[in-house]
Parts: sequence; structure tokens; C-alpha cells
Amino acid sequence: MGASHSLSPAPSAAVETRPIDGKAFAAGLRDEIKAEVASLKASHGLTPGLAVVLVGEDPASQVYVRNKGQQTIEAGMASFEHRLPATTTEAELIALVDRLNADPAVDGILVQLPLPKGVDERAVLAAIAPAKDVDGFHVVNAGRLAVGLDALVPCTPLGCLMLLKHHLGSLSGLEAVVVGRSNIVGKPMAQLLLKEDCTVTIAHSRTRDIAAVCRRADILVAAVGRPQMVRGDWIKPGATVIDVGINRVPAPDLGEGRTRIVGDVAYAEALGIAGLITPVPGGVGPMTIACLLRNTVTAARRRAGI
Ligand SMILES: NC(=O)C1=CN([C@@H]2O[C@H](COP(=O)(O)OP(=O)(O)OC[C@H]3O[C@@H](n4cnc5c(N)ncnc54)[C@H](OP(=O)(O)O)[C@@H]3O)[C@@H](O)[C@H]2O)C=CC1
Ligand SMILES: Nc1nc(=O)c2c([nH]1)NC[C@@H]1CN(c3ccc(C(=O)N[C@@H](CCC(=O)O)C(=O)O)cc3)C=[N+]21
Ligand SMILES: [Mg+2]
Repeated sequence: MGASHSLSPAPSAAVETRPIDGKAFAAGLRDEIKAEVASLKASHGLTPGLAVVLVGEDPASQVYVRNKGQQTIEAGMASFEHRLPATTTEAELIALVDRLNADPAVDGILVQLPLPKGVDERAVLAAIAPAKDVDGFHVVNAGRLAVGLDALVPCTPLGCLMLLKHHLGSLSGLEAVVVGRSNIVGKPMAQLLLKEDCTVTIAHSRTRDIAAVCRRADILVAAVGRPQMVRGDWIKPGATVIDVGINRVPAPDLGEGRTRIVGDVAYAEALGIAGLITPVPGGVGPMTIACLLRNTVTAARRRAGI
């Protein structure tokens, strides 16, 4: 057969990769939430309130807590910040959570993770009233999500799902691979994708030939915490890539001692291969906070019965 009649595919033209603007999408969501809060206030006298508990001095956590507080107030909600020293005991923390559970002005409680060594995270999360668990980390909410009941859903996977549905429409039948199996990102992400009728694979540190597993994905979600681990040749051409990773790495090009934030995906390598990709920063992170505000409004409505 002559070359002009070859049945093999032409050398594939590079895919045009479109970045997903999570920052803009989150700003739009916050505008909607702000309008909803104003109408709840006008018609029911209800002001949703979010309490954030930060233990210790973790610099990254301080940034997120500041952003959360600002955006909560901008949305017209009440923000309660509790900053405690790293020496706070588990009993003191649980006593604070109990007070917040009983406080009628508080609709949502978020205990920023990680907690200092010596504090049992599970015990603290278990103390949060499920109706105020706007992170969706309590076993009651995790269980409700798993069996298909209404639940407060963890903010990061919820934000990822909103981006996916907005850009892809129906996800039914798509191959989804989630890299990472944490209780706060990987597992609930897999549950949400399953609910959308994806065929879901969860990969983790023991997965054999992870590159080949990832290459099956129409939707690839990276939630690992390893800078740029997912390489360009792990991505199926045209796939949608959601990069959850927030990794602070040295950036000597910016100057001595400077750092920058990168994701779990080698973004530059993904360009020309992925169809859609979330950048870091400006992708999933802003969606997490917007979904936290949304969950706080949801919790406030349910508690008020409206
Ligand atoms: N953008 C946002 O809003 C948010 C971002 N994050 C970021 O997302 C990332 C993940 O967070 P989180 O889920 O809490 O992290 P965890 O450390 O709790 O979980 C990481 C997961 O990645 C897996 N893993 C680790 N190394 C490898 C490897 N070499 N190959 C394959 N899998 C691996 C682990 O597997 P195993 O279970 O086998 O150990 C584990 O399941 C972090 O960068 C975090 O900062 C987190 C929350 C919100
Ligand atoms: N109980 C609890 N719930 C959490 O949801 C939780 C937590 N603990 N501990 C830490 C992680 C991390 N996390 C982020 C939130 C927002 C951005 C964010 O806004 N990122 C922006 C800015 C990034 C920057 O420059 O710092 C972006 O990606 O564009 C990132 C990460 C929530 N977490
Ligand atoms: Mg109130």
C-alpha cells in the first residue's frame, strides 16, 4: 500500500490545551452566594456564620484561613476565627468544638488540618456536629455521601466536580482516574465521579504502572502532594486534567530563598496533550473556598429548615 493510502493515523497534531479558570469560576460562585445570603437575611433574618479553628503557626494554613475569613465577610456572612497556640491540647480543642456546636450563630465549623502532633485528628473531627461539618469530614457525612444520601460534601472534590460538569456537561461513561486516596480529597472525589456514572479507578502509592493507569483516563484528577509527579506522557491526548496539588517549592529563578506553588502535574508537559487543565494556582484552590461558603449556606438553611 502506498503511503498516500496508509490506514495508520496521520501523525497527531498537537492538542490545543485550554486552561480551566477556577479563579474566575469561583468569583462567579461567590457572587451567587452573596446574593443568596442577602435574600436569606432579608426574608428570614438569617446570617450564615462560619467558624474556623486554626491551631499553631503553619504558614500555608494561615494564608488559607485569612482568605477564608475575608471571603466569608465579603459574602455577607459572619466569620469567627479561633487561633490557638500549637500547645493546645486535644481536650481543649474538643471543648472549643463543643462550644461552637452549641452556638446558634455558628452554622459551619472548620478545623484547619493538619493539627499539631499529639492531637488525634479523628477525635477532633468526630466532635463536630455533622450538621455543622462544612468540610464534610465527619464519618456521618462521608457515610451519607457513600450511600447516596444528602450530605455536606468535602469542598475540594465538590469544587473539582463543578468545574468538570461546567466544562464537559454529562460525565456519564467517562473513564476517571483519581490519583490519591485521602479521606479529604481522593476518596470523596471518587464517590462523586461514581455518582456521575464515570468508570472510576483510584490510584495510590502502591499502584503498579501508574503511568499506564493514568493514560486510560478521560478525566485525570491528581491529589497526591508530590510536585509535578504526573508527567505529560501519563496523559491521554485530549483528556481533562484536574490538578489538586498545592506544593511549595524553591524558586531560585525568583531570587535566593524564594518559593512558588506548583501542582501535582507537570503543567508545561501537559500543554499540547491535555484538552483541558486546571492551573496551579488559579484552578482548584479558589473553588475550595467558594464551596466552603456554599456548604455554610446549605448548613444554615438546613438548620433553619428553609
Ligand atoms: N487545592 C486545594 O484546595 C487543596 C489542595 N490539597 C493538596 O492536594 C494534595 C493532596 O492532598 P491530600 O489528599 O490531603 O494528601 P494526603 O497526603 O492525605 O494523600 C496523598 C495521597 O497520594 C498518594 N501518593 C503519595 N505518593 C504517591 C506516589 N508516589 N504515587 C501515587 N500515589 C501517591 C498517597 O497514597 P497512599 O494512600 O498509598 O499513601 C495518598 O493516597 C496536596 O498537595 C495538598 O496540599 C489538599 C486539600 C485542598
Ligand atoms: N479542614 C481543612 N479543610 C481544608 O479544605 C483544608 C485544610 N483543612 N487544610 C489545608 C488544605 C489546603 N486548602 C486550600 C484552600 C485554598 C487554597 C487556595 O485558595 N489556593 C489558591 C491560592 C494559592 C496560594 O497562592 O497560596 C490557588 O490555588 O489559586 C489552597 C489550598 C484547604 N485545605
Ligand atoms: Mg446566624
